[in-house]
Amino acid sequence: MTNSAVTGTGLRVVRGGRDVLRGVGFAIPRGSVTGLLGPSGCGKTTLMRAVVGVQNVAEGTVEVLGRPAGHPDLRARVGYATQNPAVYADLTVAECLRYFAAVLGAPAHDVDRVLAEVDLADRAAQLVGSLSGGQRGRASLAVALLGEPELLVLDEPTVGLDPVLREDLWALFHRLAAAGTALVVSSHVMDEAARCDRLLFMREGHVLADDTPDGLRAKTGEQDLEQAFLRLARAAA
Ligand SMILES: Nc1ncnc2c1ncn2[C@@H]1O[C@H](COP(=O)(O)OP(=O)(O)OP(=O)(O)O)[C@@H](O)[C@H]1O
Repeated sequence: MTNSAVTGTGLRVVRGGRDVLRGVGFAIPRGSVTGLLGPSGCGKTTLMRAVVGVQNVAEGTVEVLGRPAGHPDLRARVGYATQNPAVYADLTVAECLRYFAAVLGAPAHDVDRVLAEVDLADRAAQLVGSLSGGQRGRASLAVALLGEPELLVLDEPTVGLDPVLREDLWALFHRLAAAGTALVVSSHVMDEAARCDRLLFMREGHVLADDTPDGLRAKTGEQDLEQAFLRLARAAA
């Protein structure tokens, strides 16, 4: 079995008549947290959509857990939390999670586990519509964790969270990775880069680098990963 949960090859995506992914190649290993970093609009969400199989692709391939992205066998094996929380405002948090657990074929007791993991156990009986933005984001993350998927694709999961919660979520991501899960986590905040095991640096539809934080420091001679990104971006310009 290959160590890559995801392999993208020559991936080109056109949106709104423009090339937004320009023939990118990348790998997302199992058992680690891969950070997808780059400025707003560089194509992070589009790449994630291609990985979960909801994006029309003009050229190239994406293989996920040994199947083409979007294959029906992958439905319960891949968790995806979109940037906009995908939860029902008129259900309570617990009702919403029980609904998605049933859809995914996850055991009902999984609801308590994921609520504890995102620190929302005390909100189980509250209507989703009355949660704060950050709490709603965590409820959406809890949905993605149901059924213990082998691959987790998380689009900006820490946006709007206070430092304590951000710390807790990164600890959760690393616990899941240690148990073998492949995680890909997008952010446009460079200070999250150092928390990742691997980094995919993106800019204008290209992958500038696919390496470990230390590998990128060595390659660029910059200790600070934001500076490393800027150096790579300038070299590519
Ligand atoms: N539905 C769409 N129709 C046309 N163009 C789109 C659509 N969605 C995104 N785009 C364009 O595709 C490009 C990549 O967008 P994408 O959402 O992948 O970027 P991103 O890196 O995730 O940005 P952000 O960090 O702001 O979320 C952008 O130029 C965007 O304007």
